[in-house]
Amino acid sequence: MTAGVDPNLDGALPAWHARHQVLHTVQSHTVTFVVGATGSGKTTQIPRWLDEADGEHLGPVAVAQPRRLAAISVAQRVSQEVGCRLGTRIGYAVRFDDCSHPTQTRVRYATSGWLLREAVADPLFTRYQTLVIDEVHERLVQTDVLIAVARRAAQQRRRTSCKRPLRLVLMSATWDADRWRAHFETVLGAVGVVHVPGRLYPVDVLYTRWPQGDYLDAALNMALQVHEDAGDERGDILVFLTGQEEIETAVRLLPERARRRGLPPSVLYTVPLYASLPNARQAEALQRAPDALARKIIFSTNVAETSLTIPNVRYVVDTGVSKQRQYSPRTGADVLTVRRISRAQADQRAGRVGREPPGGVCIRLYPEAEFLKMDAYPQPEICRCDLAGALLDLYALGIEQPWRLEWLDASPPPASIERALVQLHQLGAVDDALARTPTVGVAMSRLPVAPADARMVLVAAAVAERQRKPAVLTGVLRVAALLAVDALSSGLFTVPPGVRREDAWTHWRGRFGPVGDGDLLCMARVLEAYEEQPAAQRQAWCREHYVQARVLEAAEQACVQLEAVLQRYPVDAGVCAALPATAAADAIADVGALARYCVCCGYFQHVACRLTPDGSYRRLLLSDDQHLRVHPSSVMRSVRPPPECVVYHSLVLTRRAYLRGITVCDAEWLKWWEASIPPLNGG
Ligand SMILES: Nc1ncnc2c1ncn2[C@@H]1O[C@H](COP(=O)(O)OP(=O)(O)OP(=O)(O)O)[C@@H](O)[C@H]1O
Repeated sequence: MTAGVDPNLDGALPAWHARHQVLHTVQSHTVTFVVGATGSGKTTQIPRWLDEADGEHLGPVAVAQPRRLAAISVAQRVSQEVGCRLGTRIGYAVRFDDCSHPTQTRVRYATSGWLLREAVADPLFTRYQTLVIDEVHERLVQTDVLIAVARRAAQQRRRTSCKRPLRLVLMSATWDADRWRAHFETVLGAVGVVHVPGRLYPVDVLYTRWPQGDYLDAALNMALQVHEDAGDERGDILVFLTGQEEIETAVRLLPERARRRGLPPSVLYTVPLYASLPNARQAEALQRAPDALARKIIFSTNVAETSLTIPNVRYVVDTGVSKQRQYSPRTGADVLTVRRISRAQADQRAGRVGREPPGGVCIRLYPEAEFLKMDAYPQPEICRCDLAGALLDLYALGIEQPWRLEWLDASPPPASIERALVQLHQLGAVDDALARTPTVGVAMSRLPVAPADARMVLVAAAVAERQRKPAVLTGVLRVAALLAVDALSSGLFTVPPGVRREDAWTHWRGRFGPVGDGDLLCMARVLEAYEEQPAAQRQAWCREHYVQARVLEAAEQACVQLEAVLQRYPVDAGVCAALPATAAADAIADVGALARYCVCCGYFQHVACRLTPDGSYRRLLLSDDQHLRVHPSSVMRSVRPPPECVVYHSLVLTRRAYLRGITVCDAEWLKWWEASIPPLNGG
């Protein structure tokens, strides 16, 4: 046993009994599938066994996780188990946060997105001997892309250097491994399959007798009922909801409802958990309640659905729904809708308990008959999302015509591929034949943001350099950072209870205005003002100005990381030459207008012109005549007259269609784009 290993765990986990089989199978196959119950020890144990194995070298090991919280918390756990400082032998790397050492780290937990970015410089993953891809059943777009890229890399490493083959290990508790066998066996030889038997502690799964009309209401009542029924028995409660707004509502409502039931609020400690929380806030949700006697209730999206062990959680309340993205290649809108989860996801949710003694209870807020009617597995995200970012990653990896890639068992819809290619081509990220990516595309792919944001940052870097105006780049980096942390949908501006909406708007306009340049630059000014505050006063400053500290905290971190990428890969003459937009900016002198111009250079595909004096817009580059309105959350919503021409970040479709994240655009810039957007020859 390695020094520092938790003596209670090593040998006690079900996976331990399969240790020799796992090592033997990985040593004798290029591809191994591991199937084992949730909590059995796959994620925390197998990677380090591989690294510690005698004989043939199976380390260093990279472990791809679908989500950053899981990558960070599992790495923390494993470093404690092996008794090393996090970031040395065991480390993690996620977007905007790399806590690993280039040579010392032997087991690196990373998001799939991070590994794909790393592969741009090292497409054969030569840094690793084994690549473990965890939670493959989730079918997130970056996991599917990573699987395809890793399969190619393993194939090439077999061909070129038999001494150092790349081993692939795919893992999940809930997947039909047999369905994927042939996909790997055609090119990588027989696939080894290991079933890890057993579960750690028992889990009782209970169903409601009837479907619940209002799942939020039902979840709140159930959490309180569980608390009351448990009495003095310890154990926290994890409740699965669908999104940030709903979770913040639940966190607010629960103490009120507890009071109505006669429960003192101090016995309950509620915490939110969702993707756009900064890393430190997500980690707080995993820590014990400050008052040891209080019961913690965590309201979470599906970020807590896989890989995580939240210490002391004994009860799961599963609403049976999650928010899922559905992209429309026709409108370019990415719509989030609440949908039924799959059986695999329901089992993963139940698997968040039974990981510590004495076991746990999962209460499904739906009848068993409904569970049986759910899809077996989630629909792959590549079939329902915007593919521009994924295709750009593949181009940057040197894969020509990446749409021809051999995907697992589901290919992206042709209309989505076509739309993504047009988008990348117009952004200058792929050549006219759609065969490969020029310098500017490679530079874009190095920035861990969406392609349009990467383009706007590159133009800003080039303009700032050419005109000697560094403030242009600083402002645009703030915009990119805010978009990367999802500040638009997370609601940077919030109207606190007791404040009139109109008063809040007047306050924002006065403090962060003038708002005439649009939402994105206004948000960047908020971030700038936040950064100027002394650390100890930031929370109070955010309360005073009705803005969300957690969004700004995350954006500040993201901004630092984006600056670091630009320092590592400065925008060189080759990139500038490929960005004719840089020279076209010579006619603009004002720093604010230049920043606006750079944002528009990223989002010119989203240009919309005013149709009516009261502010309805139509998109220019799409042949639809849908009337669009300015989103109610926009700082521009009461600007009169509304600007003639704007670019928007995203479309929000409810009963009406809204433009969100607006930047005001000058009409001359349009003429230039019309002349410079390249024609498409690639077929
Ligand atoms: N942070 C933690 N605190 C306490 N115990 C932990 C922690 N992380 C892991 N464990 C223990 O280690 C066990 C194995 O966890 P691991 O994540 O390796 O399981 P797994 O098989 O990968 O499950 P899943 O598929 O759900 O991720 C857990 O059941 C739990 O007992």
